[in-house]
Amino acid sequence: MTDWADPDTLDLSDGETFDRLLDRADTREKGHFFEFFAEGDKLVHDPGLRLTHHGSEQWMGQTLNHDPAYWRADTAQERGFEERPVHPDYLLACVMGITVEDLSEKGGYFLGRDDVEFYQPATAGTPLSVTSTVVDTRTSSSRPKYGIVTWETEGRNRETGERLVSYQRTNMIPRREPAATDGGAVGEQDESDPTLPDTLVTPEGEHFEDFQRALDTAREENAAVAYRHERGRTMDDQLVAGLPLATLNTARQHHNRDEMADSPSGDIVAYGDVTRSIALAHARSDEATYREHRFADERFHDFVTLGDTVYGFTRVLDCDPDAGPSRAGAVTFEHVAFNQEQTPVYSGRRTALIQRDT
Ligand SMILES: CC(C)(COP(=O)(O)OP(=O)(O)OC[C@H]1O[C@@H](n2cnc3c(N)ncnc32)[C@H](O)[C@@H]1OP(=O)(O)O)[C@@H](O)C(=O)NCCC(=O)NCCSC(=O)C[C@H](O)C(=O)O
Repeated sequence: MTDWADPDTLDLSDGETFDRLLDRADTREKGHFFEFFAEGDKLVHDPGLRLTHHGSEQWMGQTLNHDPAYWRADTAQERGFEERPVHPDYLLACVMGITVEDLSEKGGYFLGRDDVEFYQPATAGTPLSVTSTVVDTRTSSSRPKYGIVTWETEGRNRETGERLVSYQRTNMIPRREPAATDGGAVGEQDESDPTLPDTLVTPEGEHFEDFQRALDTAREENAAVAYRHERGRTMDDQLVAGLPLATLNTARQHHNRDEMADSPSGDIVAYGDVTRSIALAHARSDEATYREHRFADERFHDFVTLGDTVYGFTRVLDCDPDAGPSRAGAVTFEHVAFNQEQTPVYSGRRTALIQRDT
């Protein structure tokens, strides 16, 4: 009998032999298909990521997030942080990155996120502990190869148990068995042109009072407070593959061009949290942010691939002078990330505390 454990019985450097062998081998799978998930299931994510200043600074530098409170201890203290925190976009991306192996490594796309709530600033050295619960699963009527899954995820400090952030996230997840239907059940499109405001008002400065004054002006003039940000960021390999991998995000969508060639995007795409963080950075560069508070109704509308440039657009929705400490008021924004063809790729509502002028 042949001893197949003997290294000399098979020459794996011979292309033809190896090719035939590979075709007969089972694949040790990673990630889960749609059918794996059932409402109410709880998943405890294992990867042991510890937040670092290096990771946060790499994230901030690449995404143009330059708020000094996350770069310098003195400014952090002036802004009321006990210790210089890591950036909230990095925290969020790390908490989500850890979940990917269990939830979305199989492919499919990040469609949206809701109810993002930050409970306290996270500092470097914090080890993360992340859990998710399946809140909804359904088949997709328009894409028979995919199902749609929503999870509730919570990130905590593994040492103290303190809750840092939580959110609900929805992804398209490939089905092991594509549905028999041909899909294509697309609802009726409204072809009429939407009404636009007469004018768009731009705040004169970056403080809470500037946003409030702009909103007051707009209310009198059938106008909206809305403006675009000048900066753009072209997606390179560091952004598309490097940053997600640094948060332990193993989604093939960002680093496996071979697998993604035969997918709806046809190529690797940027991690949604990178695209969003760039658009938010553009917006933050035009405001005096005091604290990030919460995000809602985040949606990823279109793919961002290598070579695309991400720009930002902001609409101001509301100002609340009573929410927050005396030195800041709450502003609710709608932010849109768009590409070089002016196609929206991300939109989301953000409530942040903005510093007052005085
Ligand atoms: C993915 C798309 C190409 C799909 O486009 P399209 O076919 O036009 O369909 P819809 O966008 O209308 O949606 C498909 C179905 O999904 C449902 N949907 C859409 N958004 C949501 C949502 N926020 N919550 C719940 N359900 C949602 C629709 O109702 C449709 O359902 P059905 O009619 O039954 O089929 C297109 O959306 C697209 O290109 N999006 C961008 C995706 C993207 O680039 N995301 C970021 C990169 S991927 C990533 O970051 C992965 C991440 O690392 C991770 O692991 O999660």
